[in-house]
Amino acid sequence: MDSLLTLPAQDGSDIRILQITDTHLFAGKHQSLLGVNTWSSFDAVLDAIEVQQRQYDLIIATGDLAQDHTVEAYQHFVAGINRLPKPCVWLPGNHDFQPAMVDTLADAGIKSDKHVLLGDHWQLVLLDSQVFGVPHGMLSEYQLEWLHTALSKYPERHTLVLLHHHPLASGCTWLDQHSLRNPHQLEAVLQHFPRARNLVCGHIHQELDLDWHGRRVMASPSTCVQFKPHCTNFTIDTLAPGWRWFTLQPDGTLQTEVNRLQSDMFRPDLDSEGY
Ligand SMILES: Nc1ncnc2c1ncn2[C@@H]1O[C@@H]2COP(=O)(O)O[C@H]2[C@H]1O
Ligand SMILES: [Fe+2]
Repeated sequence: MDSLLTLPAQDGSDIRILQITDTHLFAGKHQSLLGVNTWSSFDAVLDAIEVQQRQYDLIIATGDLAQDHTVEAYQHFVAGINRLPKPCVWLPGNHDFQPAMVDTLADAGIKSDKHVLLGDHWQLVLLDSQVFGVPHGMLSEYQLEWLHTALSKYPERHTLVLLHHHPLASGCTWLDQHSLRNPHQLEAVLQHFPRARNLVCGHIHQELDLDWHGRRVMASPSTCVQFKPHCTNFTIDTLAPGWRWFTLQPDGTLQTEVNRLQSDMFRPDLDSEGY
């Protein structure tokens, strides 16, 4: 947890990051979540990213990488992500099984660092908000103290704080019961660090970009099934699988863009009532 990864800016001084989230892979490549084959949709997302030929420095994987707790599912994640030529860092989501996740990813050379210095001006901190066995999130005292310690070391750096669970209401009532339960404690740490202005989540399988106490919270589409914004009850969306790009500039400016597959070949089963 203390290890610190340092990456130079590859192309001038901007840092470019690719976010992949909520792949929900299974041991079997034929298996589906809500009617979407999650291995195939992940594979198609990777194909589309390769076609884009964009320059970037780092991949962030923001949890729910596996749906079924198996080593094989994490091996599929590794095989996919290793198609891309850049380092990847990750954090766990509510569905992940860390005993299988940690070793499988580390054995394949995927970095477990949770504090990343990017060029001369930026840093990432990756938090573990998982409460094993339940869908909602919580940051433990240990996580909160670690965050404070990490930010105290480099308070002058512009910072992306990454966690799986959304710390504010998303607008989907059914998903908001599964949000981060102690956002006030996260806010209490961040208020000491004015350059920790940007938070990035997964979990809600939809694009979101909102102000939270003067900070920016962004969430991103899953590489498999999408949830429809602003719904009271569980509702699947027909939008295609997606991913997100970030460009971080030396003065703290952040630019971001969500991309999705152009094809509609991953249509979910709209009659599903949950999982
Ligand atoms: N019908 C449902 N009602 C409420 N929560 C659900 C339903 N179906 C699934 N969920 C949970 O909501 C979570 C949202 O995203 P996750 O992929 O983390 O996992 C999901 C499930 O744990
Ligand atoms: Fe989740």
